Amino acid sequence: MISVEEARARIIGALAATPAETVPLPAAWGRVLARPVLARLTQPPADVSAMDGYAVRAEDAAAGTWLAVIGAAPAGHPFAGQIGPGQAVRIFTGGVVPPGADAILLQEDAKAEGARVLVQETVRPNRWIRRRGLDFAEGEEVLSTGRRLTARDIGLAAAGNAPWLAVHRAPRIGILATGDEIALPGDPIPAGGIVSSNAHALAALIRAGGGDPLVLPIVPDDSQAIAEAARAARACDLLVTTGGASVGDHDLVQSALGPQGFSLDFWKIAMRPGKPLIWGQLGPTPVLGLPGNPVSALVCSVLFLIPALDRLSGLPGNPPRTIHALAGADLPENDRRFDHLRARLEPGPEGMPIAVPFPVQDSSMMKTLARAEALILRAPGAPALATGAPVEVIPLGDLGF
Ligand SMILES: Nc1nc2c(c(=O)[nH]1)N[C@H]1C(S)=C(S)[C@@H](COP(=O)(O)OP(=O)(O)OC[C@H]3O[C@@H](n4cnc5c(N)ncnc54)[C@H](O)[C@@H]3O)O[C@H]1N2
Ligand code: MOO
Repeated sequence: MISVEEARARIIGALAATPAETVPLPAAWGRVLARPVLARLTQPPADVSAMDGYAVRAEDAAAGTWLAVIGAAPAGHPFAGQIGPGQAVRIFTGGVVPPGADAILLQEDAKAEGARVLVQETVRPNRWIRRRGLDFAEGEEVLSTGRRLTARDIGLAAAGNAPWLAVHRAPRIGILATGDEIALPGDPIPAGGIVSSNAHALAALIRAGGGDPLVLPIVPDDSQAIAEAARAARACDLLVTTGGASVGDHDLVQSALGPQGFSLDFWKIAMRPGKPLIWGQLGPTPVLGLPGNPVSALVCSVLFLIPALDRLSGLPGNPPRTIHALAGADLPENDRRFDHLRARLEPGPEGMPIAVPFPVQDSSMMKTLARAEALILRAPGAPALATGAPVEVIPLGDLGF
């Protein structure tokens, strides 16, 4: 058995980012930039007003002074002339400040009368002017390679006049659920069987992680069938299997893929749940063999599949974020497997959450997994802890699935 850290390092080390493709802005959300975005213009393109009012010379605009209004400068329609002593130009938010003006008199601080305006509040120089290039300058790198694009980033790229972006292709992840006993939701269920929850949970998780899931038909515990299905998944960037990873007579993933050229990197991690995880390569396609127990499959996905997806998407593939919490129950000494206890989070003292583990941690229990808000981390050999002791937890809420 290898450690969780080593397993993750070996998985991440074997993966590379997908190639770049060029997509229109709306399609770029959530994708990782493959090339930097350089602003194609300066923003704002000129000194502009931040308010509706009058462009003035501050030295003329003391309270009680009348100024002559010689024109208007709405946004998109710059005033053609120049402001001289005692003059003002009507201006609106986003309008270009005419040459000669060095401040904006707020509309609320002025009284208009025909072609004149009375200054009612003394104006300070530079007030309410957004200088040219305040936001960014032409040629400036506004977004860097390796960034997962947010809605705000898309807005910034658009403001920089970039209609398309070069992003890494969404990783295509094949999902292959194996087992004689499993059926798709809604299909007839064999005697003693179970509905395949794994494939759908994994597809949702992959979607949330920026991947493109391809759910393959369920295959029975039959070497031939597993091998054929896996061959069909060779166009994927990663093939994820569930079930058949353990030591039973019907756990056939490794033996079925062997004749297809599967080379095993490692099998079995010192962790709970999820010990019998398989990692290897089927020709050009990396294969992550998740255990069949639904909780094991999902916990292994948090620890290994999400970082793998990140790596394929063009990110470093970091481990999941952890936060500090207080144990909400006494925890026994741990054995040599890194334990991940499903827990609820409750508000605790000074903003520190309390992580309350569910009393039963069986790896078949979907309901407690769905209700869990965190995984309490218990390192190999961790000593017993009393209620209230500090613990590290992985918050599940921010993983988006
Ligand atoms: N003698 C041993 N037995 C087991 C060991 C062991 O070390 N020695 N490991 C146990 C652990 S830990 C796990 S985890 C499981 C993993 O087993 P497999 O990956 O071989 O999974 P299966 O045996 O095919 O199935 C296990 C369990 O999960 C259900 N299952 C399978 N696929 C799905 C699916 N798509 N959706 C929902 N549920 C699924 C399946 O019906 C079984 O109940 O092995 C232990 N055994
Ligand atoms: O590790 Mo298995 O994943 O305990 O159920």
